[in-house]
Amino acid sequence: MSLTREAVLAELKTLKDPTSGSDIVASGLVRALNVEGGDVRFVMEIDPSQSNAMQAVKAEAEEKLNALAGVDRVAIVMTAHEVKAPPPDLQARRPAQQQGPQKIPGVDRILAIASGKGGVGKSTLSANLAVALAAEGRKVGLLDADVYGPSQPRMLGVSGRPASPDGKTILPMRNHGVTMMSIGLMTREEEAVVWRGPMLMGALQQMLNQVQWGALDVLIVDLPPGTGDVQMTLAQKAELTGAVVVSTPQDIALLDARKGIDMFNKLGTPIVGMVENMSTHICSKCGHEEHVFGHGGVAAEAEKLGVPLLGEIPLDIDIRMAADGGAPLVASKPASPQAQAFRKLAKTLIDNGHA
Ligand SMILES: Nc1ncnc2c1ncn2[C@@H]1O[C@H](COP(=O)(O)OP(=O)(O)OP(=O)(O)O)[C@@H](O)[C@H]1O
Repeated sequence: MSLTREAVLAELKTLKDPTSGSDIVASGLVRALNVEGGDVRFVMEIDPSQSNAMQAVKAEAEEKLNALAGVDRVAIVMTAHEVKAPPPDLQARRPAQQQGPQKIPGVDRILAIASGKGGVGKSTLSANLAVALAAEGRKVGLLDADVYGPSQPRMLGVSGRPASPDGKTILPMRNHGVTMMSIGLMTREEEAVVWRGPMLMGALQQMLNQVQWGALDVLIVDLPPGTGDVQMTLAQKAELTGAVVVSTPQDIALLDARKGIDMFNKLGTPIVGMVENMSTHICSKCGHEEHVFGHGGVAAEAEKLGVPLLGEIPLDIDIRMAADGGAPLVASKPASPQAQAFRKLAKTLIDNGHA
């Protein structure tokens, strides 16, 4: 059985942080966890005054992980940080006073990745697209605004709580060449996030404005599915370059995609185009091509709606496994034809000036 990120996290959760008394995952001591094959790597960010106690935690973590089935190598890097103020409490803040769409300083473009229906692969596409744009030399940020099911920490292999040295701004995380921030990093992993409208809007605004994104060519925003508060808030508060709408070729997904496009039209957000995900399936054993959800439905819909079809991504087991393993396929198998489908999409967006 291959080693999973969950198995590593479960093992790390058995270790106690001597400073906070909670386990080392919950306390945010474990950062940038990366599990690739049998290799386990992570950073322990410690307060320098605790270094003796933390050496013992590190040694215990190495011993436990090395005893775990499937582990070949363990690399734990300890970095010291200054004692810092706790991250701002996103849930307690009130939204800022009403303002029109704003630019984020240093961020040239903001692309929203949207879908009408859940589970069509919007987060998988966002992660792979971000890595593909970075591979083209673009400075890329990824904001996971999927408040109901944030999945970018898992997909990009990032964990731990983001630091806030001054208690006002939040330092984003970085992996696979992508600067990222997720609402999932501000809440405990197993915690169900129940947001009320005003809190949610306040949190989204903080993620846009208080995260130190730095200079970016493009910020990708992974939205929750549907046409709710987050979409509205984003379109009203941030000056969006446009929205990319992801759909499978299934009729029901297309129907919902149409509602999504309609909402963006009403909000005045340009539609950059549509992407067909799970477009066609090529059997990994026999090479037979099947259209599990039909094929070409999104192309026909895009034509009907007068928006460009930006790309077609196949349904492929490697895409799913790579996303679950914390290294999107574009990073883990860059030469594969599936990764090339994402690279092609990235090039199209760059060529048309949207990324
Ligand atoms: N092209 C693909 N080939 C194979 N599996 C895929 C593909 N795209 C997405 N998946 C898988 O489908 C599932 C749903 O994908 P994902 O979480 O990206 O969808 P989503 O639209 O962001 O969902 P949500 O509604 O939770 O926001 C995941 O398990 C993902 O790995």
